[in-house]
Amino acid sequence: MNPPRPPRGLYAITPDETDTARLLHRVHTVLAAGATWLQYRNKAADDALRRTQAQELLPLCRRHGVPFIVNDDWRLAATIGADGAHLGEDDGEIAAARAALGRTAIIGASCYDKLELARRAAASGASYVAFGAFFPSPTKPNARRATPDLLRDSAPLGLPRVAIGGITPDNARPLVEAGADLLAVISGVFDAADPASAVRAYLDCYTTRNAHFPLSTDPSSP
Ligand SMILES: Cc1ncc(COP(=O)(O)OP(=O)(O)O)c(N)n1
Ligand SMILES: Cc1ncsc1CCOP(=O)(O)O
Ligand SMILES: [Mg+2]
Repeated sequence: MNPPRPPRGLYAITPDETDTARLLHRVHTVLAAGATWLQYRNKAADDALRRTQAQELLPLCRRHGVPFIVNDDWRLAATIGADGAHLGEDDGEIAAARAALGRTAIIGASCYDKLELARRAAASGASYVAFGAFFPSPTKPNARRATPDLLRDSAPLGLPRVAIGGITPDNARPLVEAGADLLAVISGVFDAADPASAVRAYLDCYTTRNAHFPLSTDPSSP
């Protein structure tokens, strides 16, 4: 039997929104438009607010059938019963998160610009590997920069590959073609004039065949 296909689509990540009602409203719009996964990330909130917001976002994600992943804090993810946690280099051990969250939890690992980090994350039990920033990121201007080769070269690991950093519907296609299963996006979705349309534009990168060719020169069209 073939292994299950990895998820493909938009991995929406929340902005630093401290107004919880507004956060829920903004996220609802994005989930209703078809976002594939949601990560709760809020660098502007204290522990209490992050717990409140995560606890309120979880049932919203459940209603939309969208996996809910907590950034940075696997203990919070375990406490509220989230679907997983995303860990960067300063966010603790993957093995500890796996032990606490269980075999089926989604545990993501930031691998920045290094294939070796992805190999180690896979060996430690990560569920997916994330590379980036691929483009200048308005959210994290000093993020290390990665190249699409990393997406191609990490295919043999057999884990879903996530691309992050400055991704817009206009620059995403080369990343998808290089093997990005999920496009992780904050500003391109949440700062868009029309976030629902932005979600659909990212998803189109996975469904529109050869959309990067102008129709008249598409070599595969009949
Ligand atoms: C999907 C995804 N990829 C990378 C990151 C970045 O994680 P990290 O390096 O820990 O940086 P912060 O997000 O904590 O600023 C992510 N959150 N999600
Ligand atoms: C958390 C993170 N890690 C690398 S870039 C980035 C921010 C992504 O946000 P944006 O999609 O607005 O560039
Ligand atoms: Mg982190």
